[in-house]
Amino acid sequence: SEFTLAPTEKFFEENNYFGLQPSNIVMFEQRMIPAVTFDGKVILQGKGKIAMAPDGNGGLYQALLDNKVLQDMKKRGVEYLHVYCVDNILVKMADPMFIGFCVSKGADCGAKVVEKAYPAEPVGVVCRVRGVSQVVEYSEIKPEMTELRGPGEEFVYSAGNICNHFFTRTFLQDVTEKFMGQLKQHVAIKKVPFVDTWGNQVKPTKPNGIKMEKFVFDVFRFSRNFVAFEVVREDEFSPLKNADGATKDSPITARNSLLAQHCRWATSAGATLLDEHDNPLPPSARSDENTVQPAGSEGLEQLLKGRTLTTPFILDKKRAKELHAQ
Ligand SMILES: CC(=O)N[C@H]1[C@@H](OP(=O)(O)O)O[C@H](CO)[C@@H](O)[C@@H]1O
Repeated sequence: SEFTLAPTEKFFEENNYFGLQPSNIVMFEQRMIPAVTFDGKVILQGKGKIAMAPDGNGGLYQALLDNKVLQDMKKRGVEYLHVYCVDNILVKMADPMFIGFCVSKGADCGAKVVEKAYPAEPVGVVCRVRGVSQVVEYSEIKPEMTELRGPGEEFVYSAGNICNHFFTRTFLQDVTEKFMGQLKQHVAIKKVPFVDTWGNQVKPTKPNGIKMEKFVFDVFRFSRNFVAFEVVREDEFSPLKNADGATKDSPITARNSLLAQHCRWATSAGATLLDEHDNPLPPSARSDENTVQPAGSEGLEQLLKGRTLTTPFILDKKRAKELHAQ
C-alpha cells in the first residue's frame, strides 16, 4: 500500500535484493478506498484530506490488474503462484512440497491449513458451504459452529486458514477478467483519526468508522479444483500480530518459534545442543526423526551430525566452511 511500498523498496535495495536479480522483483501497490462513518459519510483525516485505507488483502486482484502483473508473469513463463498474507516468520516461500502437491492434484487453487487449536481461535476455517470451497472468517462464523465436534471429538471445522495460498496464473487471469465484481466487501470497524469541525486533530478512543475490505481467499469459490494441505503448526505458522508484551503472536514468540525450529533441525541432523552452562538442552517438543529432511534444512546433516554444539550457535557461511574443513 502507499504506507509500505517505499520502505519495502528501500529495504530490498539496502539488502542487495537478498541476492536476487532486481529485474526479477516486481513491487506494486494495492488501492486505497475511503473510510466512512457508521452512517456512510466520508471522514476527514485532515483539512482537505479524506481518510483512506487499503482495500484489504483481497485488493491483490485489482492491483494485479491495475499493474498488468499477470501479463508480465505470462511473458516470463510463470505458471504457478504462491501467495501469503500474514506476517509469519515460519513461512516457507515457494514451498516445493505444497506447490508440488497442488500441481500433482491438478488444482487451480489451494490453501495450507493448520489444525485449529481451540474453538474461539481467531483464524478463518477452510470448509465447504453447500458444496462450495471457501474460508469462513472467524469474525463471521457462529460461535456454536466453532464448537462442533465429530465422532472422535475432533473439531468439525478444524482446518485453520493461515493465509498461505497456491494459484495457477490462469486461474487468477479468470478472476481478474470474470469474477472481480463478485468479490464481497467485508466490514471492518476501526478507530479512524479525524479533524473535528474546529479543525482539531482527534484520535478516537473507540471505533468511529468503517473500512471496507476484500478478503484474499474470497476467490476460492470460483475455483474448479480446490485443495487444502494440512501442515504442522510448529513448523509453519507463528504469526506476528501484536507488539512485545502480548502473550501471543508477538516479536518474542515469533523469534522463539524460529529458534525452536532450528533446534529441531539441528537435533534431527544428529547434533547435541548444550545451553550456556554446557547442560544438554531438553529435547524439542516434536521430533523430526524418521521424517524426510524438512525443506529449508537440507545439507545440515553433513555439517552437524555427531557434533556437540553450545548454544547460541550461529551457522553462517564462515562457520559452515570451518565445519566442512574439520
Ligand atoms: C482477512 C484475512 O486475511 N483473515 C485472516 C487473517 O486474520 P487477521 O486477524 O485479519 O490477521 O489471518 C488469520 C491467520 O492468522 C486467518 O485465519 C484469517 O482468515
